[in-house]
Amino acid sequence: MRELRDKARSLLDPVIRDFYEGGADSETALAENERAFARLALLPRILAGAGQASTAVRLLGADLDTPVLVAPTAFHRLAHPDGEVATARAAAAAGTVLIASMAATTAVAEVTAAARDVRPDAQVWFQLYLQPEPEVTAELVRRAEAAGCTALVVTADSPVFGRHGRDERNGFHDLPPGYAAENMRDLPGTPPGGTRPIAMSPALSWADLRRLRELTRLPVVLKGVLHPADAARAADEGLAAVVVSNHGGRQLDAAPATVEALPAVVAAIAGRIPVLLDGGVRTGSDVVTALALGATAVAVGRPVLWGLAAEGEDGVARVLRTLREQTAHVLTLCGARDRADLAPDQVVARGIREVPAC
Ligand SMILES: Cc1cc2nc3c(=O)[nH]c(=O)nc-3n(C[C@H](O)[C@H](O)[C@H](O)COP(=O)(O)O)c2cc1C
Ligand SMILES: CC(C)CC(=O)C(=O)O
Repeated sequence: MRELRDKARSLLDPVIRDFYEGGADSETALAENERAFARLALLPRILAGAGQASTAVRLLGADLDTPVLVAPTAFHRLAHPDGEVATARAAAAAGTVLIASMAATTAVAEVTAAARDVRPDAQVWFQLYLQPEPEVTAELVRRAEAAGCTALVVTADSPVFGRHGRDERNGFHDLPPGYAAENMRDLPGTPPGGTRPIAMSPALSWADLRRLRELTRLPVVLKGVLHPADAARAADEGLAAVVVSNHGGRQLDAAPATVEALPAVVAAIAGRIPVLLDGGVRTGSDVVTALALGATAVAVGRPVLWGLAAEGEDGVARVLRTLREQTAHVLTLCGARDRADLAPDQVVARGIREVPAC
């Protein structure tokens, strides 16, 4: 992973590299996502007789080969000319879900076609920001459905754009000439062939989410959940899953590390719907830590961009393969056959522990 990251860093235009790597404000949340995993250790169970580990997971009715999904990230063609098509092919081959970003540089129909070309049952979910104009959101949903996406992922942690100091310093505010957010083309209100900018709105509420659900039969996943009360509400409202996420540290810089927010969300959901997590997942140990704390699966953002920038489709495939292999290895070392054999008491803070009463 480090090798791919370093290769990506050396190949990418520094302005694009900063866009991918950067976080909001002081980049505290960005750094804490990784640091929080580093502060945790796994207590293995021994002599468990668990046998060969399995990374397979069933999620929203689909069987996946790995619990590591591809988080939605914008503008893949800035990383590699094959862009989202390469990512989609690699995710499908890895037997995982690609959450395709609304801010993709490839239209969602082309992304799903690329995934299905590799694997007819490939799972592509469509991430969207609810747009202030209902007819724009409705058209995006219609396109995602027509493209064969199997879930919608609403990102709810962005009532406004995050403040990204690196982009401000670099003057990176728009896509370079020759690139466009293709899902935003020919929407209501755009001139023929034109695109419209993605809007963020602080006026959005649970009522808007309910209206979205009336538009579609697709399961709706809520991304950007950190407060347990919001997690409980998501389950009450009938959402299909939540993603514990602070947007990779790109929105609220004072947000907690996601792995630290996870246990309270898991408790609030109480097994009603799957809980996913993204932010700072870099190794199989991170994956197993999140699973032990109650996540059904995790997603990775920047690692996929590193793989894509370094080696295109092969690089993304390598990132996903490495994480799956490491996850299986760590499960085995923890005495677990799969996620169901893990328990939260196997995750401990580093440092000397009090002697527990046995
Ligand atoms: C360059 C970049 C672009 C992103 N674009 C989106 C996006 O379009 N939609 C979205 O919901 N999240 C977006 N995210 C957030 C990711 O989905 C995810 O929450 C985050 O990257 C996870 O953290 P990680 O990068 O540490 O794995 C983006 C993140 C990055 C780094
Ligand atoms: C185009 C942006 C809205 C994509 C995004 O969510 C991000 O860069 O974090």
